[in-house]
Amino acid sequence: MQRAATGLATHCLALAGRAHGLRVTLLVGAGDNGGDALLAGALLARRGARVTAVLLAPDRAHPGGLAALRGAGGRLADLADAGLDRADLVLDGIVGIGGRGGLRPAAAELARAAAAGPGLLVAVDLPSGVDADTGAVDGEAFAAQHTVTFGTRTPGLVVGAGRRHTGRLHLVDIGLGPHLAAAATRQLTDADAADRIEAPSAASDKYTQGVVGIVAGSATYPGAGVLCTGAALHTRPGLVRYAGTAADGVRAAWPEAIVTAGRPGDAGRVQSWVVGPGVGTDDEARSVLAEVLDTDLPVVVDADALTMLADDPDLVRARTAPTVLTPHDREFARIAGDVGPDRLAAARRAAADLGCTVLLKGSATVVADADGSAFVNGTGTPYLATAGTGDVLAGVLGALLASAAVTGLPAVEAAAVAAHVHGRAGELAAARGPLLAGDLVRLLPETLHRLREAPGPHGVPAARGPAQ
Ligand SMILES: NC(=O)C1=CN([C@@H]2O[C@H](COP(=O)(O)OP(=O)(O)OC[C@H]3O[C@@H](n4cnc5c(N)ncnc54)[C@H](O)[C@@H]3O)[C@@H](O)[C@H]2O)[C@@H](O)CC1
Ligand SMILES: [K+]
Repeated sequence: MQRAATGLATHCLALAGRAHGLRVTLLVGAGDNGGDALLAGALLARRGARVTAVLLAPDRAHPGGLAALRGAGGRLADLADAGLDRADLVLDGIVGIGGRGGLRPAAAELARAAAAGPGLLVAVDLPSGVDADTGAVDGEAFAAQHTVTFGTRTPGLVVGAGRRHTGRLHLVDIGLGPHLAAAATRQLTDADAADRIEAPSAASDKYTQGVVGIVAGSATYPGAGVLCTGAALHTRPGLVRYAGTAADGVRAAWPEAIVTAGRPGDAGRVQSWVVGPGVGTDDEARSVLAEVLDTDLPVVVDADALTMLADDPDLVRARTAPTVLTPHDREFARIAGDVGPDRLAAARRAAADLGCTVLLKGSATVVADADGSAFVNGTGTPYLATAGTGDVLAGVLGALLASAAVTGLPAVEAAAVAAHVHGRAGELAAARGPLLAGDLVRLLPETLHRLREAPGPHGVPAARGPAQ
């Protein structure tokens, strides 16, 4: 706890720029979250800050934290006298990962009063009122500008409504170590992603890296076919096949691809399929979707294919090979009902019901498998909300699934890696301003290179680290 409080106080000093004369108000609940706020407040008081604490439950406030604050010259006050109308900094220690349900009335009143004042709003570990596991907010929550969290990025900080209440996230290492790996919901690091993308070796040929087949775009709208095929080529350039009515456009854009204007069955041997972006929903498209889902190969079902699937979800339930659905919220609703506030639970529910992997797109994409294992994506930028970026994600994922057929990587991990890579490519493209989907395609090789150079758990680039 002392380590958490020291890290918290250090971040507060950095954010405020000074301690001397700083007016700090602590909002203190009855648990250890309040204890962290009190201990950090004591450290700030020792550096010359004027610290006032409001206790939600005076008899149950953390005794050690209380003694430390008193010893450092901090004072206690009730809400009316807490100085929220002139505080420079407010620390939200109302409730952390031990919170259950929406904020109780007295706690909600504190959060509201803090938001109405001028102070910088800093949440301790987790904005109070946000569900740590799901990011759901039932009623009110502390609207943090910064959150200083301990040990691990709790899913609630990066997904759903929780993401909007978290502000800028700062991580304090408190030496939890394996805690993260053991969590049911994981978030990949760059090194984790790089570990799961096998680079070609001297023994590789164009077939052994995984061959992906793309069914995307149409004669009138070839763009989706061009983007999806380009993304697959730039992720795993071993061999990419294309089958569909955008054949001319795809051939012109990517002479490296093997292209047929025929049906998937005419494309030649592949190890995974991507079906859906820009294919439309007419009878021909429906029959192509049925043909692809009838294979015993991994399939990414995206965009128009999701709309068609909503009419006959049994097409996926009947499959034994991995299937990954990549809906945004409206596509998800057509297949599995409203997403609702708990995005992870929604993705898990749909995955279990359909016996597949669900990659639910959003500002924080979540990926869930039928067995309940799940990932929250930690990369990306709002600039990714633009036409064609979904086609790129589908192409990256198809390519990774094809290589997974060779490496044995589970589909749920391939999907999590694809989301991570896609987000990093978006960040790279957006570094120079608004991005186009085609920028992502061009930047994929540089993105993959940077992931391989990222420090792994042993401090060396992941690609050169010891085998996991
Ligand atoms: N678990 C760990 O490894 C560590 C925990 N630490 C801190 O400990 C916190 C967790 O502490 P606790 O387990 O004591 O739990 P919390 O302090 O998060 O919450 C429990 C208290 O909040 C009240 N409460 C619960 N739901 C509420 C609601 N909806 N509205 C208002 N009040 C509510 C409960 O009555 C209880 O008194 C973490 O968030 C973090 O700040 C850190 O000190 C570092 C290490
Ligand atoms: K909190």
